[in-house]
Amino acid sequence: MNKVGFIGWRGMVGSVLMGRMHEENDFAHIPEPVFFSTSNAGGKAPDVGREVAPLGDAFDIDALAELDAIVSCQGGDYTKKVYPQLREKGWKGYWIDAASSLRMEDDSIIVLDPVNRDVIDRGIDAGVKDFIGGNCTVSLMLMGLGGLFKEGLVDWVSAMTYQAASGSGARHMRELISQMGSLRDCVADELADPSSAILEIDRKVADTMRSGDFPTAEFGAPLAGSLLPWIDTQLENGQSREEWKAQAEANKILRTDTTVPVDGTCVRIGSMRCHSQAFTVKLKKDVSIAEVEQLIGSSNDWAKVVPNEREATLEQLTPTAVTGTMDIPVGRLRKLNMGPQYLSAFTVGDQLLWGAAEPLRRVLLILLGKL
Ligand SMILES: NC(=O)C1=CN([C@@H]2O[C@H](COP(=O)(O)OP(=O)(O)OC[C@H]3O[C@@H](n4cnc5c(N)ncnc54)[C@H](OP(=O)(O)O)[C@@H]3O)[C@@H](O)[C@H]2O)C=CC1
Ligand SMILES: N[C@@H](CC(=O)OP(=O)(O)O)C(=O)O
Repeated sequence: MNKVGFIGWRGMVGSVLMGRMHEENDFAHIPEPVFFSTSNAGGKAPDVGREVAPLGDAFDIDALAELDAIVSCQGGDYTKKVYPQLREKGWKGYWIDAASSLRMEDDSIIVLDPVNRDVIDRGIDAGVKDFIGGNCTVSLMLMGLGGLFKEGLVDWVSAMTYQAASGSGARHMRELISQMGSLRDCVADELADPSSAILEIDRKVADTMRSGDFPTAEFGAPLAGSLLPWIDTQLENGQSREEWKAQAEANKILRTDTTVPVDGTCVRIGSMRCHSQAFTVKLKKDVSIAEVEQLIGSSNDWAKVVPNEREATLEQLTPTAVTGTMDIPVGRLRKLNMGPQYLSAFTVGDQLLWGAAEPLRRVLLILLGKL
């Protein structure tokens, strides 16, 4: 593979991807990286440590068709517009994408190599050309619980999510902080006075959240000091699309013969870029917690078992501890009152790293023969 094109490299997911590729010196393996823009063709390409061409036009199908592989973090609308034109033109290169548009297509593979390297390798041998990153909550669930799935121990999973603002994009992250600032500002005087009445502070905060001035243009509702129990669009069966993805994508990633049911409620909370999830796992048999811990901790290099103890949990199993790191801590492991086959677990993961950028850079390395 010689020419690899990058589209969407300056967006939020794309910037995290570029950061990881720099950290791991990935560009050393790419003979000719080529950068594109939907808004600034002819502009300066990012620094990759050597001379590269100015930015190409991301809608120039002829230029894209000269590439051996394309990595897109530009979004679903771009994929829907450009990908069909390229394939219709007879382009046979690899398409690597963060967007969901092609995920459930029969001839695409959802990539998460620590969990489905066998599926990826078989796909490459069979001539698959489309390698798509999974939904962040699904990828983070499988990075954490992959060891249990691999052993065929999972009868079903209910995942209750606590998803970060970043999953909606950069403007939402900014709005969350603005909302937090507004709440603090509306009671600044009362906070400075230790004798002020807490119920008065609470009333002012609630009034501010409900007022027309509160910044909600992006989320459509207050998130700071609150939560939003609906993510993505509404489906006819009562699920949100985010909830629908859990079973559909997890089973496709794992290539299960029989569908493992996965369902739950997806909730947006006021964390910045880490998604958390609380799982109820119905195991196929009674497996000891020690064995569960061993299976989870040894399933990949990033899943880390956190002892089910208060101090360790508050120190290691929070978005604050995990943000910006590759770690996938899994804790709160215990059997539920429902019986010895019912396991409780909690995990946290950076949704821009393992949830978005990392599986893409790794499949590119796999295709380059470097991983
Ligand atoms: N956010 C997430 O958590 C996840 C996102 N994804 C997928 O990745 C896609 C991209 O998401 P995300 O990275 O959040 O999108 P961004 O909005 O951050 O970036 C998308 C594009 O917007 C353009 N852009 C316009 N203004 C700016 C600016 N001020 N700074 C940076 N870029 C700007 C850039 O294109 P140009 O340079 O051509 O102008 C950029 O590539 C999503 O649509 C989704 O399909 C997948 C998994 C998770
Ligand atoms: N929907 C996810 C982020 C995302 O981009 O998901 P997907 O890649 O499946 O569209 C969230 O809001 O947290």
